[in-house]
Amino acid sequence: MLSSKPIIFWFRRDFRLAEHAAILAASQSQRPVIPVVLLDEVAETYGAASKWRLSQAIEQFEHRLKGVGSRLILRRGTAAEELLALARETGAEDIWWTRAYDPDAIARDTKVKSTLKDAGFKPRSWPGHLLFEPWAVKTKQGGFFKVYSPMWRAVKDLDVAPPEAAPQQLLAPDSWPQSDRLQDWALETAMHRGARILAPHANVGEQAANARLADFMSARIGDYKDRRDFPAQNATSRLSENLAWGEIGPRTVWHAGLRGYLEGQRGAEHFLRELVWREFAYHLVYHTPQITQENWRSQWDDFPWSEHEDEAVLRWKQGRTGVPLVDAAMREMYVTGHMHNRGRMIVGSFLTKHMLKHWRIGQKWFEECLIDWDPAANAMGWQWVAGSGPDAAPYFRIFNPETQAQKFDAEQAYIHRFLAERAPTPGPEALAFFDACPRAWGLSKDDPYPTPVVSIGEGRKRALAAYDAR
Ligand SMILES: Cc1cc2nc3c(=O)[nH]c(=O)nc-3n(C[C@H](O)[C@H](O)[C@H](O)COP(=O)(O)OP(=O)(O)OC[C@H]3O[C@@H](n4cnc5c(N)ncnc54)[C@H](O)[C@@H]3O)c2cc1C
Repeated sequence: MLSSKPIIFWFRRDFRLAEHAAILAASQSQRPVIPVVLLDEVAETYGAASKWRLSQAIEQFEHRLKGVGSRLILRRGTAAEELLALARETGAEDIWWTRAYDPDAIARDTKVKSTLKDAGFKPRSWPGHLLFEPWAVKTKQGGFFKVYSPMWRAVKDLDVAPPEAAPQQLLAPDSWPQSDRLQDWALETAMHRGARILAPHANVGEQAANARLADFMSARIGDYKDRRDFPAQNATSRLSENLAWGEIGPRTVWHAGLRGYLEGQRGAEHFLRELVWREFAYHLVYHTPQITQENWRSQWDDFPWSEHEDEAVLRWKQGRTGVPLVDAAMREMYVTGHMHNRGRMIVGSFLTKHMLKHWRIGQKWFEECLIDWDPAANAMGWQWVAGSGPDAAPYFRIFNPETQAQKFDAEQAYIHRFLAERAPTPGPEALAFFDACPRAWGLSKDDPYPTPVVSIGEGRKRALAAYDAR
């Protein structure tokens, strides 16, 4: 006889109902489904922006679930213990979730799986966060890809299953278990004053994510390749935020890009390539989890990167290095929770090369401030910039932030938008930085703009000397 016991579905970074094979299967099983989110040992370590963004994702998802006759149960504690308690309380046998691939999440999930199995329950993890499972794409020698281009060639013509429709209904259990209240988790508190400033820049929930994709496909995909490097332009999809929280699935985005490609949209292939960079990052983090902590290439272990968080690092975090493009990008992150990809490369290069600071400082600060923080893309991005990662930019290729500004922000539109001290008439976003940043920094728009923490020429020379002396 088919079971009528409820299925517990543990949502983590998959806050959607469409393109969700597991939740569709749960719905089709005709059994009650208990959706749950945990503030567990991994979520507790998230940076301030991620915690705030998680609260937004949960709030929207609660509405989404209501629309299909369901609810969201919130519990706080160690994942294995909470799920075990919930399973016992509700009489559920099956506990399902969508797989994660970074080392912290894997360690947690492994513990959850063994605890539940040992207690006689049936835990099951499902695919859903990626286009291709990390073990499904292999080099000719049977290993994983350590270089991006061959990976792109290996996957670009593979079939990607079309996204599943969302279930129309999730059967409710006879009685709902007790749930925490989201506001009691106070996930926004770590953001201090920043949350209010950042909120209008976030695009939260499944519906908003799909609208964002539709807008990108109708207005920007054609010119994507030509315009994507110019930070003042609204030329990229901004879907990283939604992909990071699973408010849209990667197959939905892939198929939209593919349709664009088949319709002859010029930028579509490049967009698909970027989605494969995301896959590349995840495959790397899965196969070489040390990428999140250590130099991916151990020959960098003796490089004289300083991990000392001195005044210069503080100025980098504050967007007060005295180098306008670097500072504009750092402030963009503070005000919007996002930073343009070119900005990420430039501030990363400046920190690890001109300032000779360890990439881990930057990685950690991005983790604190980005609403699209993603454990795989962030680790790979930092190691790429620093030169210590797989398929990385060579260390000796040092971004010159002045020539980058001439090339990619010739009219200084981006600098003026975010850097009040350099704007003829500072706009709302430039001014918002002074409200968003911690009071303890004591910054005011009337402060004089500082001289550079290191001169572009000196910093470059010092970085190259350190590289030559390795
Ligand atoms: C130092 C550094 C740190 C980064 N940290 C993160 C991070 O925490 N989270 C994150 O999602 N991305 C990160 N990236 C990658 C990239 O900057 C962002 O994905 C991109 O800026 C997101 O904007 P978008 O959605 O408009 O991208 P689009 O240009 O529209 O690209 C579409 C999608 O492709 C993926 N993508 C694009 N570029 C990359 C890339 N270089 N690596 C991996 N995936 C990519 C993203 O999912 C993105 O949403 C980092 C890059 C660097 C250099």
